[in-house]
This record gives sequence, C-alpha cells and structure tokens, in this order.
Amino acid sequence: MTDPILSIAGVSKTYAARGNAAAVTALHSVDLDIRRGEIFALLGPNGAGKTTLISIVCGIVVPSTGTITVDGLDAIAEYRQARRRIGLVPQELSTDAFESVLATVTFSRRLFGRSANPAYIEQLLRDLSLWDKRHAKIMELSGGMKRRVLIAKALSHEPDILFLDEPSAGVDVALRRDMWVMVRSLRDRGVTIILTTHYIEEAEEMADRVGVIAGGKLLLVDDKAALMTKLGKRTLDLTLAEPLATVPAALATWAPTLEHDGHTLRYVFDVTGEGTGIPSFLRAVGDAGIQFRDLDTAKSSLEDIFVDLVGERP
Ligand SMILES: Nc1ncnc2c1ncn2[C@@H]1O[C@H](COP(=O)(O)OP(=O)(O)OP(=O)(O)O)[C@@H](O)[C@H]1O
Repeated sequence: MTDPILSIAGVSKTYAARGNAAAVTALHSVDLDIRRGEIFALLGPNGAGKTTLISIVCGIVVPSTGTITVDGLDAIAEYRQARRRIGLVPQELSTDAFESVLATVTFSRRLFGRSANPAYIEQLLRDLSLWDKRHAKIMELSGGMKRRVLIAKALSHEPDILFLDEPSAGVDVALRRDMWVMVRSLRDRGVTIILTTHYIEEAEEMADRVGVIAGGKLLLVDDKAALMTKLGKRTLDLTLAEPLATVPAALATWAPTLEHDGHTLRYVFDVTGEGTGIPSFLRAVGDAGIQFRDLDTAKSSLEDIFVDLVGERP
C-alpha cells in the first residue's frame, strides 16, 4: 500500500486492575494501516475496543505496547505535531457550557497552534447550520446542536484525519443526513475519515473499507465491496406453482430448504463456492419437474457477514 496516513502497529492495551475490578485487555496487538483519503469504518459491538483504539491514536490513552505513526510522525514522541493532523468528534461534549459557540470553536483552533482564520470558522459554522447560533451559549443548545458544535470543534484546526466516535448514536435523521453530506465533502477535499460504529448500515452506506473488531482483536479488514463478495452469500428464492411437502432427493446436492409452508424453494450459496451457481440448480429444478412462478435473488448484507464472524448482532 502506498504511504498510509495512519499506521497502527502491534498496539495492545491492558487497563490495570483497580479495587475489585480485574485487569482488562481491551486491545490485543492491533495492526492497521489507514489509506490517505479513505472513509474507514471500524465496526464492532459494545466493548470491542473501538474507543480505546481511537483514544490511543489521539493521545488520550497510553498504549501498553505498539507504535502509532501519523503521516510519518510518531504519535507519542512527536505528540503535538501528530495531534495537529487529527480531529476527534467524541461521543459527548464535556466542557464549555458557558461559552458561546463561536468562542468555543475559535478557541479549539488556537489550542492546536493554528493562526486565526475567521473566514474558515464562519464557513464551518455555516456548513453545520450553526452560524445563526454563534452567539448562543453551549448550555442553551439542543442535543443535536451540541453534536454539531463537537464536529465544528474537531474541524476547527483543519485536520487531515477526522475520527468520528459513534457518530449516529442518539442523533436525529436531519443531523445524520447533514453529517454524511459533510463527511463525503470532506473526503472529496482529501480528509481521511475513520468512524466507529455498531450500526452496520452506517458502515455499509459510508465506508470504502471496513474493519471488524471484537473482543479487542481486529478480525478482518477489507474493501467493503470485496468483503461483501468474498464473505457474502446469495439467496435464490423460487416461488413454486404448487407447494412441496419435502425437498426432492434430486436436489440434495444443493441442499435447498422449503419456506413459507412449502411455497418457496430457497437455495443459499456461497458466491465463491465450487459447483454452486444458479444455472445448474435451475436445470436440476426443471429436470425434477418443479414449476415456479417467480424467482428472486438477494445478496447477504454486511450484517449477515458480521453475525457470521462475531457470532452476535452488533
Ligand atoms: N478506563 C478504563 N478502565 C478500565 N477498563 C476500561 C476503560 N475503558 C474501557 N475499558 C474496558 O475496555 C474494553 C473496551 O472498551 P471500549 O470503550 O474501548 O469499547 P468500545 O468498542 O468503544 O465499546 P462502546 O461501543 O461500548 O463504546 C471494555 O471491556 C471496557 O470495559
């Protein structure tokens, strides 16, 4: 791969035992390279280690082992320079309740040592529909507006990499839509986006590549399309002219099932499997004298793939 913008190598994290709580290993030797300009979705159930990984990259949590390189900079030894490249939209807003929107976002930019750029901040607030609220105090804003402020803060210093931690959690439809429009336009401008999610649809809709994490282990990383093809299954449903009581022995090779009280003959196959395929199955159906009225095919969703891998719904 050409020159990743972010490289995570052998990163583990064990939170030490405290009081009655035992030590927790939240990450087990994670290796991950993020490509310049991609939208990467880190998909995993609660407690998988997503937030821990993001927090390590952003310098909020210290890893137990491993290295992180941000655009060629060591994220620990060259923390300030590396951190300047990164914007983080956390799950919750923790400070600034009494500040105005404009002051908060302007201050965030200064924190990263960037010179003032009122025109950029104005455009950012306009893009996030916050300009009319620029003089409002954070505490006066609705939950959705506070989320928008978090995004504005994360983008205030013009980062090259944007992390979105569970961007859709507790967000209404309008904000979600605005957010995705914005993410796509940021990507078009060359910003690399990494989002964590346990919503499959989000990964399916937005990501160029997907990484599946569970129990602190990165189980796989692949192009979304390749993942769907490689691991995807296809279902062929035949709506039968006459219902069947049992699957005819002649079709045993394909192991189809009967659904809807015998009205549907369902054949599920692995797209990469040997000897599978619709034509041979349909020939066998014809040879067995089975008539059908309709035919429907469907690909498995990322959700089905995830359940196969992780053994639970995200
Ligand atoms: N500060 C901490 N001290 C001890 N254990 C922690 C700490 N933070 C996280 N953990 C544990 O590490 C594991 C991974 O948690 P993490 O928050 O990274 O997962 P996550 O994938 O982001 O989950 P969620 O989707 O629920 O936010 C969990 O078992 C969690 O309880």
